[in-house]
Amino acid sequence: MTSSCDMLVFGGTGDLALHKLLPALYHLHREGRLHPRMRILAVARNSLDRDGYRALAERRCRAQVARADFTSEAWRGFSERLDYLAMDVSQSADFVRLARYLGPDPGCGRVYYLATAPDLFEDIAANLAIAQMANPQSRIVLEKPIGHSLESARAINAAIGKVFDESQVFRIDHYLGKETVQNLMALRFANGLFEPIWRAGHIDHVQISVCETLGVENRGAYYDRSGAMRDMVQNHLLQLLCLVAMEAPVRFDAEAVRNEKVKILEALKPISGQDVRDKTVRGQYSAGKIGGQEVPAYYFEKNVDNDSDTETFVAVQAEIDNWRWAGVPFYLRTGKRLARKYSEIVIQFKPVPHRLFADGEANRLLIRLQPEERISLQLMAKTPGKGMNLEPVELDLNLAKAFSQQRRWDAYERLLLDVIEGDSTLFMRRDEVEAAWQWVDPILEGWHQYYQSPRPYPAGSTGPEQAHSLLELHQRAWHD
Ligand SMILES: NC(=O)C1=CN([C@@H]2O[C@H](COP(=O)(O)OP(=O)(O)OC[C@H]3O[C@@H](n4cnc5c(N)ncnc54)[C@H](OP(=O)(O)O)[C@@H]3O)[C@@H](O)[C@H]2O)C=CC1
Ligand SMILES: O=C1O[C@H](COP(=O)(O)O)[C@@H](O)[C@H](O)[C@H]1O
Repeated sequence: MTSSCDMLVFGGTGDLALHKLLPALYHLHREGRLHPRMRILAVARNSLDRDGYRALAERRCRAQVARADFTSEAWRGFSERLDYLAMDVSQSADFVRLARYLGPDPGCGRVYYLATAPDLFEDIAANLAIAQMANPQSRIVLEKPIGHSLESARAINAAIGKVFDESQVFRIDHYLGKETVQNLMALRFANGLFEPIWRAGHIDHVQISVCETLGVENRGAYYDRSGAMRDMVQNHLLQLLCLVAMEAPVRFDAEAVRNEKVKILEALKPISGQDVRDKTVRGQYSAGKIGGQEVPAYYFEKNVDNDSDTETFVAVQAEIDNWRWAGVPFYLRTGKRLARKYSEIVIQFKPVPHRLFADGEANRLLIRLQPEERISLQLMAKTPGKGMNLEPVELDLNLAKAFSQQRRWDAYERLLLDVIEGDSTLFMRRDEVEAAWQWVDPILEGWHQYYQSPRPYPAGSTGPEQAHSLLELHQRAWHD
């Protein structure tokens, strides 16, 4: 069980809070992992009262949690922890009212979870300071994206840094809470097998794909200002790249792990000017079919400009300028309204140096993050019978089956528990976030400079043609 601390969720009526945070906290409560005295106070402008909020939270959690895991008894206990206060976080007077409502800090520290748009982060931090609600025991959780650009990320980090020490700041990237993502570290650093060949010389290229079938749902207003580069590449995809590429940390602790990730982000070769045209592809979905259902074009989605040129798809050829990875392309790809939902990392090894057999494919390691949690190594094997005919076969590790007795945790469960316990290993440090923006900004500028409007791709496809050409140019292909 965790130590006692209260949690304030700013933006408590939003999609993130109701869809992800409360269901995760409910699971932790049900499994007895929350301290009995822990209270959860949700905050937003909507004029709900406590019972109204509890009813809203129940409706949303019921829809989110598996039926077998949702019991009236567990919900009753959990909902007693829930409270709600209507306030405007941009108003300092409202924080004075909040402080009065909460009473004196019991001394065990509060967790401030900022589940609002990032343009409110600076106000919230400043207002917490004005109301004397920040002390050395407090923790503050910031949702991605931190800012809109390097400049705005620096401003947010500086404003947060005025009130909280870096050790109190938890910048969340929920991909780091996914079991298979952590398994990537186990695969690399708890097995000696791969280390000698995990480098240029043995690896031809790496692919990182995060494909979604969902569109922008009810988040059009946010997404249209953000786009796939800021929403996914700047954070989730670059974090995955770091875990594939980083050196072994000297210890499995927050500073050592994050030091290694920063080195990779700083070694990313800048993509600017003409390279933006040659090494990046942006796309936007047009009308199409997903699972047999007609879906509209992006620019017809709710709260999206009907002449929007926001990208819903990005493919990038990244390179890491260091000894281990010189000359190895890392192809990153993400998009909404694609044919299938899956996230995976493909490590494509080089072919054997001298070919003995007529057939033969180079080895490939596939790390499937979702929907299945699977690691599989493709090897060549002889088919039974006469002759020496070869076929690829998979050496398959299905992680869900290997640990079938245990319920698979949602990423937010793990990360919320880490925040409560004060462990920031799986959170992004300030310099990491800024280094990621440093690489992303020139690409965004390049798109703007050359007015590279997004290439249309039909919903339900594998993305724009140009994303395929990016690899075909070098006799490679996406693993689809
Ligand atoms: N939704 C998701 O799955 C994910 C979201 N995120 C990030 O989390 C953040 C929140 O996203 P999401 O929940 O989707 O956004 P929503 O728009 O659904 O929620 C925003 C929340 O902030 C509240 N809010 C807005 N302005 C104020 C204000 N001035 N004072 C008090 N409360 C305010 C809103 O309530 P009200 O209007 O009533 O005040 C609402 O509760 C964003 O930065 C997003 O990028 C990150 C990963 C996943
Ligand atoms: O952060 C975000 O992630 C989701 C995808 O997360 P997943 O866990 O379902 O893979 C994405 O849909 C959303 O746009 C983005 O903000």
